[in-house]
Amino acid sequence: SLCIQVINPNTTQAMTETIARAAREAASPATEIIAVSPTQGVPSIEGHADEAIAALGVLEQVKRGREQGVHGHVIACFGDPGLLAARELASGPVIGIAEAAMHMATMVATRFSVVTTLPRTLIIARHLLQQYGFTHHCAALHAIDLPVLALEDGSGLAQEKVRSRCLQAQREDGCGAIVLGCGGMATLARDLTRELGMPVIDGVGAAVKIVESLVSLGLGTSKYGDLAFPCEKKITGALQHLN
Ligand SMILES: O=C(O)C[C@H]1NC(=O)NC1=O
Repeated sequence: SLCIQVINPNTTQAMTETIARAAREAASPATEIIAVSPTQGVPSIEGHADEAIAALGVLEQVKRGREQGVHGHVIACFGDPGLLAARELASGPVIGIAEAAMHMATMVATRFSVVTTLPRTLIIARHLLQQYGFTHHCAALHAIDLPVLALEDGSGLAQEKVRSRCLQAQREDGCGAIVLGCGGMATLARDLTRELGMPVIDGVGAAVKIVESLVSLGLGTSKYGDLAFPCEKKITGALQHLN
């Protein structure tokens, strides 16, 4: 049976558990989900510097997962931090939740909107739209203007803000689908899809299904060309665990 490593790139255990729930709900019965987060790093990822730090944790976990023999990896942060670097280290597929959700949104709607957390991270989503070729599929990008960890404070305020932002996007954007722009929003997708009567897509579940599909088709990360394993060299100092 399949084993998929789902990496929460931030170090907040409660969010790792939220992400794990969404991953296990989407996974097929025969698929084992191993949910992990970096041993060191940032408690939430809310900008470019946080992403740079988190990327090193992603590499550490992808290396560990490969050594444990997992069949594929999910990067469960909406910035897809370290995605191509992780693909160089990996044998199996490595799928980011932003690319997974965006790809699926383009298959069920002509245009989609994104709802994420802090306004300052919207540029990261814009960069991903450009990188993946989806700029013209995205009707609008929204932020609930709350920090990522508000999703784990138990008040329900962030969840209510996500819901009202999705309703506003549905009314105003001319979009046919909505992409949830944070790993911590993953468990909200099913209820919002039902309430709005339109696809509200969680990238964690989307990425798990894409990894399952790729592996079942015998497809792993291409090791031919620029995603081949990194050139041999000695990594020194505090990062030597990455050797
Ligand atoms: O950029 C964001 O708002 C979401 C992103 N940050 C994080 O710690 N996990 C995430 O999915």
